[in-house]
Amino acid sequence: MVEKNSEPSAQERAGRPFPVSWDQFHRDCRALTWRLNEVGPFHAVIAITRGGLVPAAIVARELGLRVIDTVCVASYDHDKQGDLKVLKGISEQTAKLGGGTGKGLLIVDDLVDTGKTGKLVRELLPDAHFATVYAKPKGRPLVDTFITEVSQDTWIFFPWDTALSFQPPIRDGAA
Ligand SMILES: O=P(O)(O)OC[C@H]1O[C@H](OP(=O)(O)OP(=O)(O)O)[C@H](O)[C@@H]1O
Ligand code: HPA
Ligand SMILES: [Mg+2]
Repeated sequence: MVEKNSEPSAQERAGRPFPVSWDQFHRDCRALTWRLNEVGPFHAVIAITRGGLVPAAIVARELGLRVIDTVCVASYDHDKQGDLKVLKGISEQTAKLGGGTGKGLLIVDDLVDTGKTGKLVRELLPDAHFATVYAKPKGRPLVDTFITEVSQDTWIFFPWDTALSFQPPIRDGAA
């Protein structure tokens, strides 16, 4: 018999769902860019994959930046966080733009939760500006600019991870 792993996932521990639509996400990214526009100029945008790719595209479009690089990090397997692995760092060319420490570079991710991913990337590029769309309290001190804070027990459902589905009427016992 296959035993079920009884440890709750990060999502189960979080409990409180916070679904975000494409429209809402786009508006939040634009709001983030208004703030970043006061901080820049930046030489390049660095997306923390994969969640940072969508906000990085929107922010880069709004700021008129065309140099976009990635730091590829793997940590959560769906909703369980394992060891962090940097699968790919930034290119030599982008590193040069940031003078080796990331000065003038803009790192973008969708959110900070425990802050583990943000901490790792900050160690790679200590002088870069780190922006996320959403922040939970544990990760918040690592972020320079963000738009919306949600409680630590909230799980954010991003539009690329979800689909529209039928909901039973509240009268019939919907949550
Ligand atoms: O602050 P932390 O606790 O480290 O969590 C935040 C990170 O977790 C998610 O990425 P994930 O590792 O799930 O990969 P993905 O972006 O490829 O979905 C999210 O996109 C952040 O990068
Ligand atoms: O709240 C979250 N939502 C989606 N992915 C995540 N990865 C860490 N925390 C979250
Ligand atoms: Mg991510």
